[in-house]
Amino acid sequence: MTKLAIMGAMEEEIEPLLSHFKDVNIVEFANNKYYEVNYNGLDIVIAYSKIGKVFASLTATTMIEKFGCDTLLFSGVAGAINPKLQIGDLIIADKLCQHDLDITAFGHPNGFVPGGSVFVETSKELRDVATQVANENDLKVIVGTIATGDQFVHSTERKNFIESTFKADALEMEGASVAVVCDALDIPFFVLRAISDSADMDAGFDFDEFLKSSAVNSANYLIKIVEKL
Ligand SMILES: CCCCCCN(CO)Cc1c[nH]c2c(N)ncnc12
Repeated sequence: MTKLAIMGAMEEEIEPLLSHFKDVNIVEFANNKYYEVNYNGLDIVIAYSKIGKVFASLTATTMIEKFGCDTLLFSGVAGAINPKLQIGDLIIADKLCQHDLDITAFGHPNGFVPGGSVFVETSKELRDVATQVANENDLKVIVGTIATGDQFVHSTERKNFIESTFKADALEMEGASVAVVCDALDIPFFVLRAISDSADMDAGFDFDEFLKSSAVNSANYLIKIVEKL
């Protein structure tokens, strides 16, 4: 029986999801709250990790190892790199990388450490469900590469580095760490983001203005995907 983990980084990314469920049981653990619900016979654990790769790794590992989740879906917002991505647009990750992981001093490529890989792929099965839902609901969704790093990117210089180095379509601060955890624990996972800004000098203002509406875009799509699982 599937037990689903639904994760975000910020309360604003999870709140639109939680509002769909009643009878929520709250479990406090490791300085965080885990919300347990049952939806259409599906056991689901929902949490927001707090921002960044470390918090996201802790939450993803906890949802799998402590709560026994066997599938993990991530919903949130991201900065756009691909110019086709406008604010509010949806991107599903087919693979993710860590743009701030750097031991190039030893001749390794950006995003690589021994025993790891530059890119980690998401579940094709979950992506197929998502694209079917997008088609049924006439949703425009891009499938692409998401780059993750422990920094809010707000400069075209850093954005251009990430684009040229990883050919990434969008960027954020948690997805690739969830990918490494799920890959290591052999858990199918899926990362969905809605664009809140363009990771340029206006990113801070755009993020503040569009976080809530973009988080709702992502959450509404994710709920439709959950209903297909
Ligand atoms: C209080 C400020 C919290 C910022 C958290 C942003 N999330 C991180 O996952 C997504 C995101 C949206 N736009 C971004 C950008 N330009 N750079 C990095 N990450 C992002």
